[in-house]
Amino acid sequence: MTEDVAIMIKEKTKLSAAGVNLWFGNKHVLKNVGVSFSEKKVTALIGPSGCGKSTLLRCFNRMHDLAPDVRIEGKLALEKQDLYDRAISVTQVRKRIGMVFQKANPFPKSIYENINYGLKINDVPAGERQGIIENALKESFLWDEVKDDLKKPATRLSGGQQQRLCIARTVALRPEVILMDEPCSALDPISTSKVEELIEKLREQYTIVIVTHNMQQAQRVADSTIFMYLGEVVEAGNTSDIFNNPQKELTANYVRGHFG
Ligand SMILES: Nc1ncnc2c1ncn2[C@@H]1O[C@H](COP(=O)(O)OP(=O)(O)OP(=O)(O)O)[C@@H](O)[C@H]1O
Repeated sequence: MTEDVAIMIKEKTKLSAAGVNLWFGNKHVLKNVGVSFSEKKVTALIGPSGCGKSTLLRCFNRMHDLAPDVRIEGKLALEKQDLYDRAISVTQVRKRIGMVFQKANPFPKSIYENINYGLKINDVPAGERQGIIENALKESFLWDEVKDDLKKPATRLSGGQQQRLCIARTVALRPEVILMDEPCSALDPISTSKVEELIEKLREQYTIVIVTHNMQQAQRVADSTIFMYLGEVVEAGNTSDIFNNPQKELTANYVRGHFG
């Protein structure tokens, strides 16, 4: 593709936050956060521990709804859909916006049931489930390792396989967005590279937001990067600019490892 054509194709915003403030009790954790995530791109959220990355990520699939002491202001949207509109249920939000956590959290059930469960509660007809489960395992690069053993308890898989199963469970529901909260932090380097390879493949179909402390990982997997500090967005841009040519001194100090 020539450069001119590339410039003409404008990226579409899939997910966004505007003027978002969040308090846990009196503690002001997100401060006027405005971010947007482009469709079918990978965006990394980086910043020192406690700056609010996970809190922001969790806002997008309504993970704070049941917490007693949380107040959220501002707008979070999936395209034009306000994610906090009364007309949309948490289940509907989570079907469209899936989430993968730091520690793989398979249900204490078989590999098959781990994926089947989400399909059941989302009313996917029984006759379609087997094919969807097989596809999800293939899409998550796990099929070859588990195809003869689908009845095995998921908890007997290795940590890396469990994480890929959790990704399979998420993609089985065909979400539009996948949120990943430090998905590799508990994994060894080989499992990490498998998950990164998988992200590389998933980006063709999904909008992905990944929280990571691993600066090399952000540079390997993310098209764009957002740097947060003390609950605020300091700088957002394409990943190579954030790492090689940051506009703010704070960003430069963080990506060069001077703090964090
Ligand atoms: N449920 C909660 N109740 C009270 N405070 C909370 C709660 N969850 C998070 N916090 C606080 O909110 C701030 C942001 O936390 P958050 O987990 O979002 O940061 P983070 O950038 O993801 O950190 P890390 O990289 O260490 O995971 C922290 O000060 C944390 O202590």
